[in-house]
Amino acid sequence: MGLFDIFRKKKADVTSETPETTTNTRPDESESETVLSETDSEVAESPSVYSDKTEEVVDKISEHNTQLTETETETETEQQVYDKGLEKSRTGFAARFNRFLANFRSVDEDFFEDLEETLVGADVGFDMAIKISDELREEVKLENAKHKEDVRDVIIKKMVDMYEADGVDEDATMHFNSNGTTVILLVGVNGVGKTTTIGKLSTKYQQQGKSVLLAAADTFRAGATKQLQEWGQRAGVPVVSGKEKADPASVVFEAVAKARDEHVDVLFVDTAGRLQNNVNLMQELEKMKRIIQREIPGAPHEVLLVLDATTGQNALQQAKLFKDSSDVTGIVLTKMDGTAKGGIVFAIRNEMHLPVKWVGFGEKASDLREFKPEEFIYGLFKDLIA
Ligand SMILES: Nc1nc2c(ncn2[C@@H]2O[C@H](COP(=O)(O)OP(=O)(O)OP(=O)(O)O)[C@@H](O)[C@H]2O)c(=O)[nH]1
Repeated sequence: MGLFDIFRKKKADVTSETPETTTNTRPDESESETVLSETDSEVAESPSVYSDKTEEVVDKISEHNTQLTETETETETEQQVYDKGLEKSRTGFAARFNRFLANFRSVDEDFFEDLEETLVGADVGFDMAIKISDELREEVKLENAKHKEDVRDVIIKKMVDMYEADGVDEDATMHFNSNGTTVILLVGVNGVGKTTTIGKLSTKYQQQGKSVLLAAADTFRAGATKQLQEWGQRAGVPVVSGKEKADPASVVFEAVAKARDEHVDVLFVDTAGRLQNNVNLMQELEKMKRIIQREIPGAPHEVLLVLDATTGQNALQQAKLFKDSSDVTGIVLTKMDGTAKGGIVFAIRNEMHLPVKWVGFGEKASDLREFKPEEFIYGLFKDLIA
């Protein structure tokens, strides 16, 4: 059974459940649906203000639903966590898509142009949008589609199928050193969430009984070390740091030596997101890697590139920059809770061929989740699956 069929079954199962047995059913879910359909008609009438309005209303709905869910105390399933974290994206995607369908008359050139625009607007990426629309041109079912629902089903199925096919070779597992300290390097431009992600991951591994050490190798930004120390304190994890503007390589050297001597299980290295220029940034990362490799052969075991989902296509440019110059092993996609355009995962998979390993749904330690493609894509599309 393909992913799309699994989703249909999942949707049918959820729909057939009674409100009493569905733990995540909200009392006034119907209210938010009404808001969405009102938005769609507004949006359809005034295309020029479409994106502003969509973002505005999506914000309103998310805020409303967050207030409702904040009081929920029961243990959530992984799907419910994804559903909540992707609320803004899902609503935004559905609004864009419904507007596109509202204009549907026939499957002609305008149709494909509108579709491409809708997909690019949802951060799916230009290449992926063209690829989807090209494949759909060959789709007989679409040619024969008479109703909006049929069109919708064919497109969503195609996207799910393509996402599934693009990721067959992906290895999204975390790699650990079976014989000593595992070194995990976090890279990415400033403000994307590297320090926060280290805080979240160290809390997680610490809770699993692993010993953890942090290296504050971002000596460039004043305050970065302090922020890491705060996370270290919260998680009960020691931090190796240097003076402001100290050579980051010396901090790394000290941390690696300490980790090795004290048989620490996992060492996280926080790196600077900005230097005088990108060349310096990449050279510094290289230098750190050389030191780590020299002290612990085979390390770093992971180089995680952190990308801020709210920056859309900019995030893709960053991914290209880092992929070309450092051996990135996986992606952490942060701030998914803050974007109304969740399509970025399609672009990353299709253009970058790098596995997303973690996804951030908020600022708390528990808001970092292992990336689960099924839960993610279902969370994104479930309102559009019949
Ligand atoms: N909503 C939300 N906010 C996040 C998430 N991850 C990080 N943030 C916030 O993003 C902001 C920047 O995060 P940092 O961890 O300081 O980013 P950084 O990459 O270490 O930044 P530099 O040290 O400047 O390179 C902070 O306010 C975080 O709380 C997330 O998944 N969701």
